Amino acid sequence: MRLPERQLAVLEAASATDERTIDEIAAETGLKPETVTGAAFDLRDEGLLSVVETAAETLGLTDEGRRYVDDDLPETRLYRAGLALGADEAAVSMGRVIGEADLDGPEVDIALSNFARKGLGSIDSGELRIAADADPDADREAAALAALADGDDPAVDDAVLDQLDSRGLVDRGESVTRSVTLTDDGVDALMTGVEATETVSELTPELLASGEWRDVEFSEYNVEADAPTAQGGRKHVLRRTADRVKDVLVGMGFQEMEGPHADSDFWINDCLFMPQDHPARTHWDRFALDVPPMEGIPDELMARVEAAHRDGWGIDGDGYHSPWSKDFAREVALRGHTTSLSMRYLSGIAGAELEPPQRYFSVEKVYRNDTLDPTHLLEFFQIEGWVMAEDLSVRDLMGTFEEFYRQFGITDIRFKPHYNPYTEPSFELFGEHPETGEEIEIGNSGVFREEVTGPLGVDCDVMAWGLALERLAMLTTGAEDIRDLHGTLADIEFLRDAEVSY
Ligand SMILES: N[C@@H](Cc1ccccc1)C(=O)O
Repeated sequence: MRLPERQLAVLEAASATDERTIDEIAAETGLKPETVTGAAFDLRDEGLLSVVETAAETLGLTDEGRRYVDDDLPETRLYRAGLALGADEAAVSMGRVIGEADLDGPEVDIALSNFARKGLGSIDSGELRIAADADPDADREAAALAALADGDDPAVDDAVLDQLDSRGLVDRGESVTRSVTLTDDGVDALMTGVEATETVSELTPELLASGEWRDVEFSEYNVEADAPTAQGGRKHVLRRTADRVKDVLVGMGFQEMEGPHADSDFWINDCLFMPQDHPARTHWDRFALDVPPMEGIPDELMARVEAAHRDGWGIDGDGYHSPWSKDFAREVALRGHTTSLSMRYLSGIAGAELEPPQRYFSVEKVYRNDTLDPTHLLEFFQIEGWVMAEDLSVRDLMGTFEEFYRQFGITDIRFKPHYNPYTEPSFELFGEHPETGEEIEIGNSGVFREEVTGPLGVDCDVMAWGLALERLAMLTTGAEDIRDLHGTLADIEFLRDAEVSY
């Protein structure tokens, strides 16, 4: 009988009487465990070996769990700090105990909830007392963590392990151990003598060039063999969603716009008929930059925009009759929306084609002084776009969005009438979150007013929008918190596995 070299090595290392694990055979033969597994399965298929698999639970510490082995659990630190400040005698203010325990950020909440759960003491009206009979040295969670850190069996019941698991301090997994024994046929084969054939596992340029590939024996692929998971680098899910959005819009006939992140108020707001005393233009909402004013805004355009603000546009127009200054228009800030790019392109200064029909888009970052929460970040990506054509209607706007979102599997978007100083009519867009069922706002849109298009020199209709890329990604990935998508809270497993709809 002839067998490939590695199969022969495994066969010779196996025993008819004792079960040998893959790792033992790997150590004996000097082959990699995954190679041994592959060979063992091949030998099993040939009836020469039998393979038994036993599954076992594995338990390891997470980074956080390991930290608490070195530094004590946060609740224990809270307890010890309380003790040091005499909270076993009289209540001590929480602020002092937390300071003494040197807890900060999320550790404070972790300490408080577990302190109460474990009966280490009580908290009342901002004051902490520790329980006379509490003994953190007998803490079973801490003991289990320490045992795991030493590679020992934690020897605790499931309830404690469940608790550690729900606190994210241990990782539970499953491992499969495979052991092999020789079958009678395997023993017979060895007794009769097995010859090794040389097999080739990889087709090389040399084999091809020399023609040797015709004569060699190739080893077979074994897709069942266990192998370590290889985690390659990959593009971030948000970047991949942005790329997908660009593909979709290019497919719909749009061209891409580009322009400065730090721009003058003129392009960010004045062109959009946003009065200079609008609340969104105060320092509360805007990230102003301490840099020289922007040069190069065409004088005539500046004059037309100022006229629209002061007196309105067209025969029936009326302006704001509120203060307007060129100096403010030239001030530079981080753009709060990419509609600044639409203004630059529609004005002609960016060199865009302006003979209708035209379609332009960008997928770029914007900056807002918002409060961080599950649906808001201080910087996020906007999917900006506009279509210039004669006689556009609301149906065109809605149809464009339906078509766009359909490419992402979203077929139930909803529209709500809205107000923007620069569009009339205006619509907000909503989509339903796949996990929570909540309606979340995904965009804002409308048809630019004459006060916007007139001064820019555009005399046909322009419909436009700003959609939130992160919100789209929340709908397609099911992420419930925008901060789960990127930043420190984003889960590495999620980032490895999240798929972008195509
Ligand atoms: N600039 C708007 C989006 C928008 C763009 C163009 C027209 C209408 C709305 C926003 O940031 O919310």
